[in-house]
Amino acid sequence: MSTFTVGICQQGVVPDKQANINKARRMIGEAAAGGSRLVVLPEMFNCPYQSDLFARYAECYPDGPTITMLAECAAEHKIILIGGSIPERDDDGKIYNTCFIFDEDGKLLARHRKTHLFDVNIKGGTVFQESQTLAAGSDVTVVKTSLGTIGVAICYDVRFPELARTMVLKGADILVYPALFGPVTGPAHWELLLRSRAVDNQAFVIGAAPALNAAAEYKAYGHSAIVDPWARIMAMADEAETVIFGTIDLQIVDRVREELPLLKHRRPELYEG
Ligand SMILES: NC(=O)CCC(=O)C(=O)O
Repeated sequence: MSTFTVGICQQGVVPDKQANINKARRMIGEAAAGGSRLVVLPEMFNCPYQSDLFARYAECYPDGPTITMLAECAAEHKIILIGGSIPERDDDGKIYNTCFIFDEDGKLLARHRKTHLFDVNIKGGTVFQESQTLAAGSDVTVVKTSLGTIGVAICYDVRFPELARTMVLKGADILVYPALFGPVTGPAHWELLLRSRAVDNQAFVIGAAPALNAAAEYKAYGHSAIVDPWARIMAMADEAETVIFGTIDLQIVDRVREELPLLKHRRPELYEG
């Protein structure tokens, strides 16, 4: 299908895990009721973004109330569901920041484990060390769906143009980033990064963020957005809880790539190393 509606659930996240799951279920329903065939949740939508909490909120596929809810919602609403991210515990005990992706029958299509961990110390601003408690994934995630080919990466992954380009060279026409920028880098870089990945790759870019919870230790910037392959912002939230919608028309990808064929003009022999 080349034209369809996407819905982003900009959900507020609270310390009560079950309340987060219930909220996600309601907002997915709202997105589906608004006509969305593709629905996207934010990064860490079942857990406050705090290193000391990830282990406590983690689930091990296929068990766990969050993963079960995602599969049920995808099947109930007949949608492709990009399930934001949650802390995922692997059999070896490592915890990943993982996005589970379900098809319209509630079958797992793929999972993306965040590949670049957010370890930063911005003076007077944001300090975070994901690697204290999380392990990094090592796969590029590109998934063929009934709606088109979608590349999925998580938040800080958006800062790596190489990853986006790799997803596009593997066939992605839509890049989806569940994310959680904060009040320092959000205003400075969030929109710029989403639009940059769109113009670099002539792809739709979807950034799904949580709503601001003023009581949270790490405060979300919000501003979920849908950007088209010409880097135009089609929809953008503010910081409040909401569902935003946009139309994805994959013919725009084809048209922009034909008119301005930069992917064909690449000189990879110059870029190695
Ligand atoms: N959760 C994250 O990866 C945060 C990334 C971020 O805020 C950034 O500026 O990059």
